[in-house]
Amino acid sequence: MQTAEDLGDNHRAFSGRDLRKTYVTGATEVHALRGVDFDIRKGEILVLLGPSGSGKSTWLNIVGGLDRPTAGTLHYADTELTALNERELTRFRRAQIGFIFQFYNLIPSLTAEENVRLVTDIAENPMEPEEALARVGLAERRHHFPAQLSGGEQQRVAVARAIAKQPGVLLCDEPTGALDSQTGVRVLETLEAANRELETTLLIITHNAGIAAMADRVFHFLDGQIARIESNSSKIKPAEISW
Ligand SMILES: Nc1ncnc2c1ncn2[C@@H]1O[C@H](COP(=O)(O)OP(=O)(O)OP(=O)(O)O)[C@@H](O)[C@H]1O
Repeated sequence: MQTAEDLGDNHRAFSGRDLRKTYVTGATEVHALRGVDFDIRKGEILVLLGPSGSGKSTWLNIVGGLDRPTAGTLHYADTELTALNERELTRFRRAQIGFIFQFYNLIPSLTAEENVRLVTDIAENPMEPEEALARVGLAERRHHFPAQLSGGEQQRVAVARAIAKQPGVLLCDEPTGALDSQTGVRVLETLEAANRELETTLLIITHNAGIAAMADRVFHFLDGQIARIESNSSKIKPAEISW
């Protein structure tokens, strides 16, 4: 495998070495990550596949600075995330990471634009909420409340909210898990556009193996390890995914 040194900080998004996570609940220990090594390039599209409980969400939460590993080192570019204190880690997360979850997490009493503005008001280098909503094809619906939007449209607002602060990385945990194929494709198109136009690194957890074909590489998780890394010689467009 290519090492972080080979990649160089200019091209490196993340590199992890021997990352481990053990959850202790009473007398029970769960080894969610058992020594994981990886390098991720800036601007890469990565899909994470693996059975339930194999450690994908644990890994994503650590990479996104929401959680810390029990052992091992993690870098983002030339910053060692595992050496940061809480405040520094929060600052990294706010500046660099956009999150998209299965269930949109929009605030029901705020319009689409207000939901996006919540993030842009505290970001360092945001785009206008209107531009973010235009990028996901929802400029005309910006004054609508979540309840007035379909599931796919709500997820596109969530994508707009995540890209509006212009993060280096988008972390997506089952972004199409609640959507039908047509709406799911539309959401994936907005993610792919962010990757292409804004050079955002995309990390996508999914149970839909068809989505792997739009990735540069696929990490296959098994029992708390990355059992296999697959490289795609060519990527397909979201519209070509067989669902
Ligand atoms: N907060 C926690 N406390 C204790 N155990 C946990 C905690 N979070 C996750 N686990 C355990 O760690 C292991 C890995 O869980 P994780 O959620 O990372 O898997 P996953 O691959 O994302 O699964 P899924 O596809 O079902 O979301 C599982 O055995 C899970 O039960």
